[in-house]
Amino acid sequence: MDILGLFDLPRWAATIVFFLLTVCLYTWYKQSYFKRMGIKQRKTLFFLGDMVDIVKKGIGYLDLQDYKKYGKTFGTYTGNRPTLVISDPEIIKQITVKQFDKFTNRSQMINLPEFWKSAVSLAEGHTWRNIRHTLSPTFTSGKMRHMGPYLQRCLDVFHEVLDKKIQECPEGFDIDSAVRGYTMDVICSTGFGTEVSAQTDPDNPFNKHAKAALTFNPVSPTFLFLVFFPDIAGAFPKLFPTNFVPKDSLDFFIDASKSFIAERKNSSSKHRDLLQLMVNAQIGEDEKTPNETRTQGLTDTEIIANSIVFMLAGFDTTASTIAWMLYELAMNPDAQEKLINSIDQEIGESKLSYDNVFNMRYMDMVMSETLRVHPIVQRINRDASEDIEINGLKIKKGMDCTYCPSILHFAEEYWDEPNKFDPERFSPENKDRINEYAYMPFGLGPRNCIGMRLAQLEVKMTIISLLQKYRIHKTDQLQVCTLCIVL
Ligand code: HEM
Repeated sequence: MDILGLFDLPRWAATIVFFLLTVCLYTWYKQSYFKRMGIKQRKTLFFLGDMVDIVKKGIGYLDLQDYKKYGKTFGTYTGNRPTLVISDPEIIKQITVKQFDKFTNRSQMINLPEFWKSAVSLAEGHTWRNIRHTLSPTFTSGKMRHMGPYLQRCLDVFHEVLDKKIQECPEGFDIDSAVRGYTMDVICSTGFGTEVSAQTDPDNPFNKHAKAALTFNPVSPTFLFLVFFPDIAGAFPKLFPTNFVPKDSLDFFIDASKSFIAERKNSSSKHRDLLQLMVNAQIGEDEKTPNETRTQGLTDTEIIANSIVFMLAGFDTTASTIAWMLYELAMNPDAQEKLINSIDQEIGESKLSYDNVFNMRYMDMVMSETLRVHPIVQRINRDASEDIEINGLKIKKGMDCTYCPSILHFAEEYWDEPNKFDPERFSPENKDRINEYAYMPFGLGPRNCIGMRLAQLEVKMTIISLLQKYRIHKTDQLQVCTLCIVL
């Protein structure tokens, strides 16, 4: 092929050159989006965006560094997909609370298969409102009061598991895997009234499949296509569906949920858990009216999708929080001693209950500070449903608006000595000084964490019960690894 009379290229080579030029132009155009909007943007690798830096440095570290460099608002790209990172509490308040009707949905980087759109964490618009409205009563303080005995049963087994480990390895052991088995038992027991023995069986399929489901593969071809060519993938969602849970793990959880539901329908005992609430709200798939008018009721698919989401969301988050709190108590013996003293004074040998656990002020301070320095979810996002301007910031329809606990929990503007673990920040005298839109371990506004109360009860009850019997020490083999959760 003759190119402008300058040189001759074989047709196949010309096609490749043309394709590469088009990809470069497309990338250049996509990755200059924020520049065109007059917003500072992170320096990223051409085509790859910030993907390499995220893998190398960790998303939390990267976001905090760029906040220091670029200020409260900057843009970044995952591949060619833009994300607007917002760290101004006033704008975050508008997005999460005041103008929530324009930011109801989470922005999805992947093309969700239909099944997942029935899960509360991933559902959109009216479907989300209906599901959230139906499920919320599970987590009222009244319902939580009934969870104590279920939790206590799991805790008794947890103590047995720990006693055995202490006997086998008196010089120290990795507590992380024991905690994960324990939190899986807790969510299956409190949510579904089912004992799955995840703590006592090291090869338990619930743990194995939950781990597989939560391990995201960033180099899967469909995901890469989605981030590099978001416009093409977005225009043909059925051609590029992303199953973020491997098929065998998804099948396992679908079968487990179906058997929980069938068992419950045949049971004559009275239950007040999440599963019962969903079963009571069940409607037939054919009764599913258009989303706009439905305000109650869950179809079979919705019950199954939500059962799976609760198992996954309720297990890793609480396990990580317990593990981080044990770490901080080992690293801060004064805080551990103070917590032990307040447990002795306020609870002593009494049975643990929702009321005595939630009334423990110092426990609450330690948990709040642990989640400040170790926010489990590092990025939280909302999708703009229309063009909008907030405090001078122009946001385009469809923009992924992200706010980051990993930035705001460490910003010197809002916290003195942010790297120091100091539960006193959350004391009744100091608490009023905290900017409520600069602290968000459970997210903010109507779409915050639905399981927050259960998580608080579980984590506090576990730590109190452990400190009633054990002391936590750091060993020479201590290994700390961080995980990254983005919602
Ligand atoms: C310490 C433990 C936990 C932490 C730190 C945590 C954190 C979060 C965060 C940051 C969000 C996003 C909120 C937002 O977008 O504003 C979230 C959402 C959610 N969490 Fe949790 N979570 C925890 C435990 C749990 C538990 C135990 C459950 C279930 C029993 C749960 C179920 C959910 C669900 C279903 C959503 C999505 C809510 C919606 O979209 O309406 N979480 N969580």
